[in-house]
Amino acid sequence: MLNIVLFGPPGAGKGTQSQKLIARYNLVHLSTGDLLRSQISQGTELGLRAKKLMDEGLLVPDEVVIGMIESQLASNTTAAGFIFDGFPRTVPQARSLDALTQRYDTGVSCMVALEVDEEELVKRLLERGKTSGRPDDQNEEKIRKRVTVYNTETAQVAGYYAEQQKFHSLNGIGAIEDIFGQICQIIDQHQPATSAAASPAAATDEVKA
Ligand SMILES: Nc1ncnc2c1ncn2[C@@H]1O[C@H](COP(=O)(O)OP(=O)(O)O)[C@@H](O)[C@H]1O
Ligand SMILES: [Mg+2]
Repeated sequence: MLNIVLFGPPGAGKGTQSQKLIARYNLVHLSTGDLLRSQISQGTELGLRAKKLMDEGLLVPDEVVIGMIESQLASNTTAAGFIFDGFPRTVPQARSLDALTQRYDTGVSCMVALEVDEEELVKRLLERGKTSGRPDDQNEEKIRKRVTVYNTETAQVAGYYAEQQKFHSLNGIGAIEDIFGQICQIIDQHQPATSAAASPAAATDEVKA
């Protein structure tokens, strides 16, 4: 299995790259932000609690997002692997993700972090806010608050994966296709030989060879 953690501040391009990666590697995309927004639109109790925090640019409690990931993993047991987007955001979440993925497989394959400076993030998110309908994208102050929360609470998750030699970072400013190519190069170094057939491109290469 290929379990990829896609990391980076809000607006770094995680969602954009995830869409391309799920097609290339046949993975299931698990975005805790999307899962929470779906709870909000369904008007569940969890959604109501989460909305208050998300609107303020704050993190939702660890046990809530860990529980959502746990149930998603349990309901996708035949998947070739997962892209975790927006999760883990704290070290306790990272520890839980190890434990959860190890139930099914060998754990997290690697983390890829997209680096983008704050001014570019603000610019992108204000632009996304024009069409996303996301309340947390609507004003600059909230956006900067989320970047600060990322820098203070989330950035240390990178250290957790660096200790395990699973951390990679790249410049998230540039053409979407170029960034995608660089992410694929990193993933291919971590891809177990036995699951290479899960990738359509790799399968084609094998046939040619
Ligand atoms: N490489 C890029 N260059 C310019 N804009 C980008 C790039 N990648 C993503 N974007 C845009 O930036 C915004 C945030 O991207 P998104 O994928 O939603 O980020 P995240 O999921 O990390 O918050 C979107 O409006 C997206 O279209
Ligand atoms: Mg996103």
